[in-house]
Amino acid sequence: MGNKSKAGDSNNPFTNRTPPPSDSETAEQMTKRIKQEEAAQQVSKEIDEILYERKKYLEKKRKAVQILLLGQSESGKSSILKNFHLAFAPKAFQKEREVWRTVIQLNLISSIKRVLDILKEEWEPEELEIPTTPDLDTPLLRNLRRMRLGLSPLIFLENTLTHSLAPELAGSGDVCVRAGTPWKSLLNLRRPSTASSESRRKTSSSDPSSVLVASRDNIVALWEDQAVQEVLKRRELRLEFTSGFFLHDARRIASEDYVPTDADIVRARVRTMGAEEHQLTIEKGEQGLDSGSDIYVTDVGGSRSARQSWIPFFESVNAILFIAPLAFNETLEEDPRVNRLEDSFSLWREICSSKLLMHAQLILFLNKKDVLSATLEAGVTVKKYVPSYNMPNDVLHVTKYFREKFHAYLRKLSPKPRPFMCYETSALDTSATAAVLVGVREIIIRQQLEDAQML
Ligand SMILES: Nc1nc2c(ncn2[C@@H]2O[C@H](COP(=O)(O)OP(=O)(O)OP(=O)(O)O)[C@@H](O)[C@H]2O)c(=O)[nH]1
Ligand SMILES: [Mg+2]
Repeated sequence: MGNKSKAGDSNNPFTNRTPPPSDSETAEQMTKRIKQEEAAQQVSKEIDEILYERKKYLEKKRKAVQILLLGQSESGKSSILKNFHLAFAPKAFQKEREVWRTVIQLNLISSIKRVLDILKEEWEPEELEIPTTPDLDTPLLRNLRRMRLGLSPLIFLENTLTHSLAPELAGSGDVCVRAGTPWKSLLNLRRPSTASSESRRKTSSSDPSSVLVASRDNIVALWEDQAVQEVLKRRELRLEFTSGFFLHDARRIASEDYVPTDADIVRARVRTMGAEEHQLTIEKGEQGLDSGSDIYVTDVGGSRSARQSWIPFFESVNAILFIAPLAFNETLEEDPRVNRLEDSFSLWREICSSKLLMHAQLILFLNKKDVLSATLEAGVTVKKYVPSYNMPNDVLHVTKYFREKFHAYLRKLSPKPRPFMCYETSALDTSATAAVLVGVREIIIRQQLEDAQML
């Protein structure tokens, strides 16, 4: 601090704005001037503090592990993010349990809505909406109307809640949130018992719990109804494989004292729109790691229309976790003509060949290993979807085949040689995923150190 600024110093913007006092200044003018100077100094000090904090934040971030999660929609990016929280900062994550409770309740209601819509299509198609002949008023139809009536308060509540989260996206069937909006506080519906009666009243009107509890028998009856199951089977709709499916657990979730387990939270489905950066501070005692250090994870929306918004994050990223689900027999929700795995390959090719990303570490997660197992066990053959596949139809060979395809693209398309790092994961298996994430963090840190030494 060698150069002390003088009044009128032409390099000092602050003093430039405050002209020196004139000789004829009155006492009143002087008091006013001093007050103005003090106020201006206060503003200047606050700006300095903000700049200092920002510099500190950028410096800390530069040294920290920074990860960008990429992959198609429903590949499991947000689920891997939850695994990061559970592995490195579980105590902070506990505080969000209430939020996930509401998401899970909304997921359950979405599935109920879906079943009711399917039944309406099946038993009450458009042209028969008002039965004109008595024989159309079958026991099935009467049952459906009774169930719909019984569950109508739930559907109303779901509409209200999803609307409050993202009005432009409500009605899409998913719980959608826009990154950067305070969606977590909107869903944190249970307030402490010390809350005012007014806020408790508000809570009960938007909290699905009591309506769910009151509808529990109706929900269970709907899901266990033999005629309902037959319709789903005939239409080959395996709802249990859809995102955010909780109907098997309706009895447990629609209870007064329901608290979500870690597994429930990872299974909960929220569609990400936009991009969201999460700062995690490693907690003491977690995985024997250096507590207090930070991990920054950016989660993005993966649907085709959202991919344009990834590009601004490419410039500063040092590690990308690319999530590809092992879903060889599924198509994209936004374009049912496109096979999911084909879409993952084409995205991976773009990421591998990008010059902007040539210095970033690429780590591939072949996710939804459990879904692959269940699909193969159900007798679905890979060859039907991938004609070039000529190996046994088991998890080991199928995984090896896809892994090698990803590896070959990386080798062929990377602007400069880079290692192939690939892990098979099931984001629902939180302890196995935690072990993978600890290893991934170490790899990134090691690479960062090597890069720093080369500079
Ligand atoms: N069975 C199974 N389900 C998974 C796995 N990983 C994720 N899921 C489920 O798949 C659904 C979609 O996962 P998300 O993490 O929301 O997907 P995303 O990639 O963030 O999707 P967008 O936000 O739309 O881009 C969720 O309901 C998850 O619980 C897995 O390994 N196995
Ligand atoms: Mg997501």
